Amino acid sequence: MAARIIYNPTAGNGRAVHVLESVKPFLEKFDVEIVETQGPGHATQLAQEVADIEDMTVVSLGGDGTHHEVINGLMPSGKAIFSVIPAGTGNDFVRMLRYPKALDQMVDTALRGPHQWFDLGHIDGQYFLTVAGAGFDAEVAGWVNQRKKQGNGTWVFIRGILYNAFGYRPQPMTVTLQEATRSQNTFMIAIGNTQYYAGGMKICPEANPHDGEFQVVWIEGISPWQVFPLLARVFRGSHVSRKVVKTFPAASLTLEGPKALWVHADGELIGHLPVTVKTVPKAIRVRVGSMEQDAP
Ligand SMILES: Nc1ncnc2c1ncn2[C@@H]1O[C@H](COP(=O)(O)OP(=O)(O)OP(=O)(O)O)[C@@H](O)[C@H]1O
Repeated sequence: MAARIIYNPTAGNGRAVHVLESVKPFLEKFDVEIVETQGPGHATQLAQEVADIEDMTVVSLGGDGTHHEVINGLMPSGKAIFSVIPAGTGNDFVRMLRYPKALDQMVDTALRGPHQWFDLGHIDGQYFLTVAGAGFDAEVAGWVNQRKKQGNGTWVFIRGILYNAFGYRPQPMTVTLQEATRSQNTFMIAIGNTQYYAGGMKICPEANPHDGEFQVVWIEGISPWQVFPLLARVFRGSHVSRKVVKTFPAASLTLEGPKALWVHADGELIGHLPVTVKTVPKAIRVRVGSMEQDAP
């Protein structure tokens, strides 16, 4: 069994460098090649090079942006098994994998844990692992990604939210689902293959990457003062019980709105509206900590 670790030294504002040093002693017993990304997009190319090798494990050592690039190198026909060593800012995909906390066991799981088929999303020619969407959260993603990230986890995203909440104006958006069309003034819309984004926000609490569907969470136009109480609920996933929040399952949908609005996927800005988003059921094999189907 062989593995390629695709390592983004800039992930987590440079934290990945320390993560790599910490895991190196545990890698010695494996047949592992470590390759370093040279810039944005390079992880896709490095993944493509080994995508067709049966039973090759391709480990993304970085954050969700690096994972996004790696899976886009493995898809659509890659045979390799995907896994991650989290070293980013948000690290939201790994929350779905039930990895052990101890570093040695985590590395072991990433390299030879059981594997399970995961659905992916497909949007505008790209695949995504976690959540895609448009509106306020895409604005925040752009703000966060443009600045040098300071600190890890949720805090940097909270700063982005605080900074953008008062300037952002809700926008008209239209969703088409199985030929039914609905429009409303929209704060944001999140299309979840998995539950979490922005460093632990449970935006799509019913999303399950094994059920062939997204959970769509559509938040109507709200005032800046309504943003913060709603945000407090997103950490627990209880925002979905509020009247301003609609949720529904969808395997495919089209999202339209002002063409200037950004769309994000896995927290990376990928283009503008309109977009068609589709699930790709059982698209990729991923190493997991255990074979349970439920989210942690
Ligand atoms: N060698 C490199 N130099 C500069 N940027 C790079 C390099 N390799 C990859 N990148 C870019 O780094 C960006 C950030 O990586 P990543 O998203 O993995 O980390 P993060 O933003 O800290 O974590 P998260 O997405 O979990 O919040 C990606 O958009 C990727 O294109």
